Amino acid sequence: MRQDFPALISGNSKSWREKGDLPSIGKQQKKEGKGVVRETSQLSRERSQSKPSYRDGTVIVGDENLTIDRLAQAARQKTLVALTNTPEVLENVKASCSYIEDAVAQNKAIYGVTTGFGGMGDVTISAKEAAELQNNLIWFLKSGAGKQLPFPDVRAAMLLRMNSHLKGASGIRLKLIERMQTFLNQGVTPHVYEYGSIGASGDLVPLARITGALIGADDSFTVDFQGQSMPAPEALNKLGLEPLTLHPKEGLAMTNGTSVMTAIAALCVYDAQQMLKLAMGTHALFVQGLAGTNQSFHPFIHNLKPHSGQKWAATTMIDLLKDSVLSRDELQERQHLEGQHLIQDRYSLRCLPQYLGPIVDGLREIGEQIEVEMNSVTDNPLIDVENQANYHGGNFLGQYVGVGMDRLRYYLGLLAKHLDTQIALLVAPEFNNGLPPSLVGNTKQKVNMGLKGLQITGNSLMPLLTFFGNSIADRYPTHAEQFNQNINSQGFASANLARQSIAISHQYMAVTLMFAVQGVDLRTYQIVGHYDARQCLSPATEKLYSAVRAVVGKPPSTRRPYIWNDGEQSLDQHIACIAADLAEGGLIMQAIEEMDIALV
Ligand SMILES: N[C@@H](Cc1cccc(F)c1)C(=O)O
Repeated sequence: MRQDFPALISGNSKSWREKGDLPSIGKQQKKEGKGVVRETSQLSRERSQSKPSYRDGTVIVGDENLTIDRLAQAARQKTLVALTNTPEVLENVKASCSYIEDAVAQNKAIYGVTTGFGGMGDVTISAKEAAELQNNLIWFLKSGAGKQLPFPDVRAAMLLRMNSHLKGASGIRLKLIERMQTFLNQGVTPHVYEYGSIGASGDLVPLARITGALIGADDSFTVDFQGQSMPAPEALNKLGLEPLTLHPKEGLAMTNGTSVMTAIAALCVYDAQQMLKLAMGTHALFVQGLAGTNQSFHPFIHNLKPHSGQKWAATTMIDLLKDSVLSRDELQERQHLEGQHLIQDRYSLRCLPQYLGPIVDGLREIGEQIEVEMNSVTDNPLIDVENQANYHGGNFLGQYVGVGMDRLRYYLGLLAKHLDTQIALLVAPEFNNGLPPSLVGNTKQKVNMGLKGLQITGNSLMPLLTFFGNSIADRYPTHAEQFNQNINSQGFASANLARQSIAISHQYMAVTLMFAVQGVDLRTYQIVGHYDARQCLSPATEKLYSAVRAVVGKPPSTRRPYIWNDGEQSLDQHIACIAADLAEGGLIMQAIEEMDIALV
């Protein structure tokens, strides 16, 4: 996989995803809420004098809370990353290292610094052995399995590890934190296995892989260097960096944490939020394809059951359907009963806000929890520099990630189940308010079967998504390393499953969008006598419709719907094009952004 990286300190962080549209400070404020609003006042003045500016899109680590959006930018779009230069932050990091140095010199008992690890925490380690203990850690944890994690996940993990260490409670040198920054900015990504973490003592095994690469422990630690695989020591040499040996506590500080699972989870939350918006846009196309009503989304109804997700879904649908010629505008109470359809729609349309509400609220809650995890210190023991103390605990247990990703996958399954019901209505003349069976385009040709195969493909994907909704955080307690880790979160596995679920969802959404586009074309013909749905769709959904048409390379036409005869296109190729566009945030996701569907 070849990835292009900006030259170091070039200030040019544009990428294929940003398309030159870096967030202005105004946009940043809107997205990141209260914490960043401070930017406008005194803080921004200070920053413009002494700190790298947000204006060039650089992600500054160590000052404010990192958001999921910013993490996704840095991980996927290779936005430059800079360390804060706030003196107190940097001094705390140094002070935590001094604390460890003094403790080792005084033979003070601190877990994992002057003792063995985990279940061997009763073994005393002398000052002379303290550094060896850390470097050895990287070796006994070098035990992952399977394929490699995607590079954006590893990049996000390094950024989160930096963020955790900059809280100054870990006893790790700035030099190592800066090395992660260099790796990120230079497009050097350690190879990390997809299996090997139980999410208990954090992601020990995956983080050991990152650590070994950062210090150039050995040629068996490998990296991707801007698209080229090579041993880590060779990469360091190319960067003009020396191999390092770890100081006391540093191996533990690097490996004992939730950063990898949280990174994967954060990117999944980002994608799931996008998926939710896309599902809303697709449902709005379905309502129009089925000639549904907007009356069921009336605020009167939802104010009487005012769950925030439900209310949001209802008002969003009203906005998305505004000025459509295809759906029935019945907000003013009147009903258009022309003997063609039921007086009220079937549940998948009528109860849409009630069904989606818990998913909307649930995804929001997961996002909030993942952002807390992203901005936490997740190693052990933790150093309280101010009071010159250290505490033994377990912030590395990734239960919020494990449970959160279980829920996220469950919600993706629920989203798919709902979309599938709309497809089922659309293809059946008994339920589709007058459209041809299986949405056949050219009905004059008898040997023309329409979207049957496409529906079967959709039906093969949807159950997978609901299956992926099964939980893993509740499986098998594990008894790792002499029962020290006798409870675990499975957060890493849960996040990895969520990533797979997102990938299947992209395929499934591709199928769904193809149905939606064909449905509105055929409805347009039924209402106005031609097939160019752009003239009849609500302005909001016209954007989504046109983007799909552009991605499959079939511009709208008055003469023919999207699919006319069976043999004129390869549906598998259309699925692949749309799914790829969704995965890389291409035209369709840009259309969704333009539709301005703001999540609650
Ligand atoms: N640090 C973990 C346990 C641990 C860390 C690093 C390696 C290892 F085998 C075990 C704890 O606090 O109990």
